[in-house]
Amino acid sequence: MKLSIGPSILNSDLSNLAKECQEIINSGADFLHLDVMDGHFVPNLTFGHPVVKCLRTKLPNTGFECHMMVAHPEKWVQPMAEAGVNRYIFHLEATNDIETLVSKIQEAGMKVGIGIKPNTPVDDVIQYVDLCDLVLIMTVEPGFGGQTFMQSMIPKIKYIRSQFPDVDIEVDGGVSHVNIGCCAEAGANVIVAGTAVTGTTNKLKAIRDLREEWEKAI
Ligand SMILES: O=C(CO)[C@H](O)[C@H](O)COP(=O)(O)O
Repeated sequence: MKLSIGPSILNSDLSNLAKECQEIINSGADFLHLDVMDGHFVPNLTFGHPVVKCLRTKLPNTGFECHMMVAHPEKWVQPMAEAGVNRYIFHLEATNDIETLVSKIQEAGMKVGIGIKPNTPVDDVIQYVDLCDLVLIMTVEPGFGGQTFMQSMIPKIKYIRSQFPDVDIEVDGGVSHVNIGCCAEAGANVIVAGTAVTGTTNKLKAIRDLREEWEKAI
């Protein structure tokens, strides 16, 4: 299993986004996790494809993953692909036609991720895992950074890993050097950490600590 760390820039200084992102990448991140919120699917607003497009011009070689916390994920596939997104993660709870959405994302040239909120049973996603490159297990209620990690989500990760040895399993929400070990043991290999990275002055150390704790645990 290969570890990949993608800090979330949700709680970073958004008025200095390109600089913040560059610093995160220079500190050893593997990619950037961009949280897109529409005020409908979640009770918060962030940014959309115009911001992502501007960011792409400043960071031409960085992997961009968009976590679409939006009510109509199908609407933003093409604009996000044109803005330079590499992986498009939608929420299972936001669409009734997952197969069509997955095809649309793939046709637009992006990798596909499917996410589930904490109250969604893991069984709901199992039938779609084979269609996707990545499954995202939310370990906080989506909408805000800086919340407490929900340990009770760990069995979902374990179950998916037991059924799908090769799929990328991402964990997002309250992840830090304290709890990344249990995520690793359960089978998560793609780690999103927001506050744990952007909330510290030493991002290099924060990312190195995450990597060390993950490696210790597997
Ligand atoms: O999707 C998210 C919130 O909906 C964020 O990516 C996530 O919460 C990261 O921030 P933190 O590590 O501070 O929890």
